[in-house]
Amino acid sequence: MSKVYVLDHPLIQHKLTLIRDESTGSKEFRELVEEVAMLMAYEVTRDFPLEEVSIKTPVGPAKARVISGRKVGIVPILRAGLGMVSGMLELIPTAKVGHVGLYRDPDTLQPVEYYCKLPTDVTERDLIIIDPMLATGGSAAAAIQFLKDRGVKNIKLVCLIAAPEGIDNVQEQHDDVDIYTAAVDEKLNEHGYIVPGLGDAGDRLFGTK
Ligand SMILES: O=P(O)(O)OC[C@H]1O[C@H](OP(=O)(O)OP(=O)(O)O)[C@H](O)[C@@H]1O
Ligand SMILES: O=c1cc[nH]c(=O)[nH]1
Ligand SMILES: [Mg+2]
Repeated sequence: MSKVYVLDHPLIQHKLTLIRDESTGSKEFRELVEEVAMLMAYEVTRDFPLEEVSIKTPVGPAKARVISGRKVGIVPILRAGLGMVSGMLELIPTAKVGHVGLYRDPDTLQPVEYYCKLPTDVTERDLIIIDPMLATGGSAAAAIQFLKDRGVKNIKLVCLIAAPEGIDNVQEQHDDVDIYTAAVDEKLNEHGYIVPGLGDAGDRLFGTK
């Protein structure tokens, strides 16, 4: 069974509260999502292996550690996942970025695919899928399947807020994918929105609506 990591660092929780607040406008919302994504990147990379190298400090030779040849891909689910890309890249600057376009049909709540562009060496990379909202889990599960169909093996899912229903759905379909989230909320409402959540992440990021 995959693991669910709830990242309860005070900075993440404080910023998430500001993100949730309905009085937070698009500019501040975007900045905060970027900042939280950067803080989450710190936690998501915690299991990256280190290797020892020889360097010279101004004082003399030293054995020191560096991250060991890890190739990473960051895959935002369009649109809202875009808001987390720059924060992730701040801490993992050598990562390549792939894009998967999915929107959730408002009536059926089923994910509809409309775009895909991945790095050519995607199968050699550990992928981090990012999307602020894990609601029914349909979009995330579809994106994971999409990447597995292309031969990707090692995938993590990072979101800001998860509903219990979404976690269960992803774990049922993909029990090899660990989930990192800043919060697990109470439930979904009748429109498939996370309660209390933050509203529509894409609309709040991009000022649509
Ligand atoms: O877990 P699910 O029930 O699939 O819902 C979550 C999805 O819904 C939102 O995207 P949306 O469809 O609103 O597209 P957008 O990012 O373009 O606004 C969100 O960013 C997720 O991708
Ligand atoms: O609460 C939700 C659910 C899906 N998508 C969002 O943007 N917000
Ligand atoms: Mg949306």
